[in-house]
Amino acid sequence: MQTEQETQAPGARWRIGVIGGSGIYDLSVLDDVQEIAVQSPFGASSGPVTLGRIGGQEFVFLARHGAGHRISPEAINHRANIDVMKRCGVTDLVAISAIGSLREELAPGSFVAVDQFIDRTHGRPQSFFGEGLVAHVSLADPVCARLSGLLADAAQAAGASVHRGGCYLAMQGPQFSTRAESRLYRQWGADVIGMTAMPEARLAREAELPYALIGMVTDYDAWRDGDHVDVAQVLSVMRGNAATAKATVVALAGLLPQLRTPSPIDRALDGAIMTAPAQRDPVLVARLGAVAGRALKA
Ligand SMILES: CSC[C@H]1O[C@H](OP(=O)(O)O)[C@H](O)[C@@H]1O
Ligand SMILES: Nc1ncnc2[nH]cnc12
Repeated sequence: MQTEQETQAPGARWRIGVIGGSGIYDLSVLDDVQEIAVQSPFGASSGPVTLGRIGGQEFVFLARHGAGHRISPEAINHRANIDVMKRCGVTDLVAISAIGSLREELAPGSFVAVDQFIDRTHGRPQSFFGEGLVAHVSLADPVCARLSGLLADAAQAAGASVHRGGCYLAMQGPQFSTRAESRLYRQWGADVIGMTAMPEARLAREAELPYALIGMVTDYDAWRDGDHVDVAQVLSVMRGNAATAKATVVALAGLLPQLRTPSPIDRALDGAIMTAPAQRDPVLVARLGAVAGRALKA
């Protein structure tokens, strides 16, 4: 598999990036695997990436919390992770996460194809851009509907009970929510809760990567009388779900159309960069080579 900043031509092949969350530290369903460390100007990513195939379909896997789950949610270097995916020539990004449920009908064991976010995280670098190169992308629809639909179909084919659509409340962590917070988030219209999808989803959009998140419900968070979540509960549900999550990736490989038609998200930076070419910081422009090279050259 070729890597490092290939440009995606219309009608070209898919190369699916998979970011695995709690309980998903490898993608044992991949063939012809090769583990490589990819350097990023944004610092250390969560770890090496695994390149591999399922049939003729190429995948690039990264464990979000690192091998052995050593990186806490607030310390994940999402910028490096997304930058590395771009450097590996990823065209579309699938995120897999453990989530808490804020709705009775989203029972532990079920999967949710998330389509919206409320971001309560803080102190995490939220953008690739900044002083010397300012950009404002649209995040109105933060998830790629095409990829999310395929992912939901794949999860269903893998035997999961799938809810299509749901609003993910990204909390800071690493502690779980208080009961008051959990009840407040329900009033805000959030359906599920986790600690990692933000700023991951924001950065994927800035990097012009169509993004979809499949969440595996592990618990009812803390809004139900007497209930509260703990790690033992999350892990016990995840042990049951990890095989289904991996089977979802296998099913996705079989569901992807042979040729990838362009997505509007491939050009999310068109018209978004505000800074006049003469005023751009050359150091930042160079750092953004993989993430925004297409738009900066245009
Ligand atoms: C182990 S429970 C809390 C932990 O699980 C989720 O992580 P991920 O989204 O990477 O699966 C949640 O966001 C917390 O980081
Ligand atoms: N209830 C919860 N809150 C935050 N992150 C989670 N991950 C799994 N369950 C969670």
